[in-house]
Amino acid sequence: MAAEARRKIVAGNWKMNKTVPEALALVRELRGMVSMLRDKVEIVIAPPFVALHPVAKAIEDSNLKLAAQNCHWEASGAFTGEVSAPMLKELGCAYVIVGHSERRQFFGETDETVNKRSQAVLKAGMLPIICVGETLAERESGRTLEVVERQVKGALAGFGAGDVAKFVLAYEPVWAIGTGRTATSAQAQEVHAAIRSQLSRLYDGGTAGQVRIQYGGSVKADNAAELLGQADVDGALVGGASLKAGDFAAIAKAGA
Ligand SMILES: O=C(CO)COP(=O)(O)O
Repeated sequence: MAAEARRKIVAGNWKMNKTVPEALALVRELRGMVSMLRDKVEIVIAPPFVALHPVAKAIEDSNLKLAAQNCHWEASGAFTGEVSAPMLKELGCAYVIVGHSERRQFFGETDETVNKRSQAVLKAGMLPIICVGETLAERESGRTLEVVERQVKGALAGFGAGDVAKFVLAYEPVWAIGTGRTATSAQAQEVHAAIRSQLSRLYDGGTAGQVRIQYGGSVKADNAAELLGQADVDGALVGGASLKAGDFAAIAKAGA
């Protein structure tokens, strides 16, 4: 599938921000701002767990889709404090973010658990947004592609081409997250092209051309168009700028 056939996907990862009333205020504002983009770009928001249910109600009949920020790999059981994929599906989530670098850094996420969570997400009838990305030390030692390819391979182990084609990958260089230091469009394109080339070696047919690869890391209204204009950049995973309706709507428009 040619690049122009991949529909861009812009997602807001709210991380640990917004109480329920704040979340509702944000989506009520956002809904109207992006309604005209309905057929042009896929728009996803990922509020914290506690806000998912009220937000799901508040975005009914809109062109906003819902994502969770993580899930456990088991469907139910004695896992205090965890949330399962079937629970998220039942609330109306279409996607689950898996393997975010903050979870890898602070919560012991590994390539293996990213893979297990992704399997649970797919089994529950949702799709994973799988995050990969190198640290500054890894980039500076010339290991960016090696690290990212290892993470992609680990996350996708055991999945068939038909499933992978529907997945979303997010390249998020750790040094660009929350730092205001975004990757240049050339740096992003280089890694995105390398991931797509890896996918074409791993899977037959058109799979590599169908997988959407988002860029994440200090995406703002004023750099989104340049990043999203790259041949292999199929969307954005937005942190800080997704917490303001106007900023996030402007980034979504850049993807349209
Ligand atoms: O981690 C991110 C999205 O998942 C990016 O965060 P920032 O946009 O705040 O850099």
